Amino acid sequence: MPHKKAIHFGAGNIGRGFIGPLLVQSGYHVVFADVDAHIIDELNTKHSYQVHILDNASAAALDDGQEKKKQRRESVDSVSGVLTTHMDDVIKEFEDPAMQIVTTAVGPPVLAKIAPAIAQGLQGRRRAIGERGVLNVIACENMVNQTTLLKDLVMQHLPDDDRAWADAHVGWANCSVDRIVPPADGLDGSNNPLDVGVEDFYEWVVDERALKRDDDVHMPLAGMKLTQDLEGYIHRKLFTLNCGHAITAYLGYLKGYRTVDQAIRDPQIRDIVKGALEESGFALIRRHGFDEEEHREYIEKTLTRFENPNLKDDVNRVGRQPLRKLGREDRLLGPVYMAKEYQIPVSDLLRGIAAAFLYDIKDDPQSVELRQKIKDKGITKTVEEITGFEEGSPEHEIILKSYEELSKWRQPN
Ligand SMILES: NC(=O)c1ccc[n+]([C@@H]2O[C@H](COP(=O)([O-])OP(=O)(O)OC[C@H]3O[C@@H](n4cnc5c(N)ncnc54)[C@H](O)[C@@H]3O)[C@@H](O)[C@H]2O)c1
Ligand SMILES: O=P(O)(O)OC[C@@H](O)[C@@H](O)[C@H](O)[C@H](O)CO
Repeated sequence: MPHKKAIHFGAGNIGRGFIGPLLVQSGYHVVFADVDAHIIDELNTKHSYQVHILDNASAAALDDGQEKKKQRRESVDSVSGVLTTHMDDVIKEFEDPAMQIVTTAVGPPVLAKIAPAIAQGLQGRRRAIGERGVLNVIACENMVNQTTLLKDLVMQHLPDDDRAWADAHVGWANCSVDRIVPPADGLDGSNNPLDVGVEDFYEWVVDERALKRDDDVHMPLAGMKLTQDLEGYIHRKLFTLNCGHAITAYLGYLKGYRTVDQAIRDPQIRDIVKGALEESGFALIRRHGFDEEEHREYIEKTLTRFENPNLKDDVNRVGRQPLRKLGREDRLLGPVYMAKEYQIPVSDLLRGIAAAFLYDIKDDPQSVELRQKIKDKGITKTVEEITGFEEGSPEHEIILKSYEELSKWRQPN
């Protein structure tokens, strides 16, 4: 077993399909921490799984009826698991001097739930190894400053002296994390429930200034890029990939498409998504000084990634938790507010936002809450409350008008 260890909270799609493999490639033994007893059992029995790289097949190849599946596989060995409900096991991992990195991919709302476990782990580590070594925490969730949020949540569970110790010995680095990893479902030739299917593309960019270093800690890890200017990377990814993804999912849902690739091939949907990404692009270029041609290519590449038919990415995975996605700093309203600073028109982004208000999925609690709010308060007040755009403002008017128009797209269930 490698002498270096990492603990990753969340043995789900991005954990097993992206962060775990990069840590293993960098020479770490990865301990996955999760609430799912089945996955933890499998990890402790098999200690190995495969990542299936589901290459993109071009639209032209599909039209020609050519072979669309082109898969490559990578083995991920040296993995094990602990249940987050078994705190003694979690603490023991933190006490190990070989433990150097803590990563998460549990979903933003779950950070508050794992914070007490990380706090207890840090206390155990302080008792066990004192001033020796450093630990770096990198939360890999789709949001701005996710690790800062996790740090604040963890610190709330620590007394002053442990906080001071954590400030000295723990690095808390925000990051941007990008790889489309849908739930694995019917992967060719796989009989291991740990196997996962991913796109070939990935990007993991970490705030270099926040990392703690010593002689044993070597950064960047394999596949990781370090930057002194993280905000630009986070905004570019969240306001392009995730923005376009969410709009494709909400419009796709309205037209009755099951997957993202089906939805983005619909010319009406593609026009709105492309328009929205151009609008957010103008704002990003103004804010971060990106090169116009490079950003145009980034948008094109993003749309090509959505077209990957081998991922079979369900619109309801991508649309999940619409209230989170309608957060003021998140992928839909974030670019609108940024564009507003530079008087950039945003009618397609606002259409995408209108579609989010029509998303109606019974087993998504945030969708149910949103629809209930609309029922109780009416769409006018709900849009005002969630978006911050007052009734009568141009943004509010476009959202309401689009809401009416797009409601006609809705397919009967
Ligand atoms: N899948 C992607 O394409 C992708 C890409 C980039 C970033 N992300 C981000 O990664 C995060 C995870 O997404 P995902 O798609 O891997 O989700 P997922 O549902 O596949 O994985 C989440 C994992 O967290 C576990 N979990 C839930 N509650 C827990 C708890 N209290 N303690 C420990 N584990 C717990 C779940 O059992 C599950 O295994 C999200 O923030 C998402 O935005 C996802
Ligand atoms: O994970 P969410 O719910 O924030 O967003 C859904 C998808 O857009 C997201 O998971 C992407 O697949 C991912 O961000 C690609 O890097």
